[in-house]
Amino acid sequence: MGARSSRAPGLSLPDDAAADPAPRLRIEDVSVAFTVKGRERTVLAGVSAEIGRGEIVGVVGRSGTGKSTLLNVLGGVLRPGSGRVLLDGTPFDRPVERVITVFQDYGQALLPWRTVRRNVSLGIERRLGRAEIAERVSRALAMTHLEANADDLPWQLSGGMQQRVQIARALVMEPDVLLLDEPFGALDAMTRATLQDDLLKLQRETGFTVVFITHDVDEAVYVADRVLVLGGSPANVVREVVSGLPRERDRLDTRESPLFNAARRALADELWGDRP
Ligand SMILES: Nc1ncnc2c1ncn2[C@@H]1O[C@H](COP(=O)(O)OP(=O)(O)OP(=O)(O)O)[C@@H](O)[C@H]1O
Repeated sequence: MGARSSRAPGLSLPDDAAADPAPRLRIEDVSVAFTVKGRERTVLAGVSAEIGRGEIVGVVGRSGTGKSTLLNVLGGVLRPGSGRVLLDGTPFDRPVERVITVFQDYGQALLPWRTVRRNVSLGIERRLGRAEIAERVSRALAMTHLEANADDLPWQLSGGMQQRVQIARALVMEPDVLLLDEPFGALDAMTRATLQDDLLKLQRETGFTVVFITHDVDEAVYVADRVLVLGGSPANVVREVVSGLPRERDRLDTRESPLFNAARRALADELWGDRP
């Protein structure tokens, strides 16, 4: 990949990520070009990366670099012009149940005429029996603290709760990989902080692999084990930063940690260092 890597000295990935070295997702030499008004523009050129089982990987980069494009390739909704993506060694180029994407526009993604419970059950209604649907929905609602709102309609909920419904809707599929495109970008700071901690807790409980896009460097370092920086035009992974923070993180202590600050600084330098 040719990316520079930053890792705090003497530290390694968390135990659970280090225990199984086989990558869950492998991105191999992925290139994507779009043609607009007859002109072709290459957005991603030869992107390669590996994402381990249970790893939480953040993706940052300036606006328009190609972060969502990369996530769409990972989600199987966009076929790359060349290269491929593999899940546990098997290439895929269409959406698969084990890899679920949560988008930022939660308000529009939820069906306004369906209750929270019936929004959450949407993805499994046609393929599972009643008892299993009910069980999985209850579990997903419990994990996202939405039990009390199961019979509400989406518009009766706050933005943070609506985003939790979206996450519950993904959890009900019991995915191996969760892809999140700026999941908390539109939320206020406190709700955002709560959902970041919820996501970390959910990952510990379920063990799924997470890839998320964010514009917020602090969020990238706080939530991720490793952050990939997309840069250049066409874009590639220009740097990866491993914070070395323990997986169980306390919000206040983490913010004062030298590991947090070193990783944050490395990302800020990469993103804005050459700006006048
Ligand atoms: N379907 C498409 N057709 C044509 N061009 C596209 C398409 N999707 C994305 N692009 C272009 O590809 C480039 C990368 O877009 P992308 O949305 O992946 O960037 P991003 O890094 O996610 O941006 P942002 O941070 O602003 O959300 C942009 O120039 C965008 O206009």
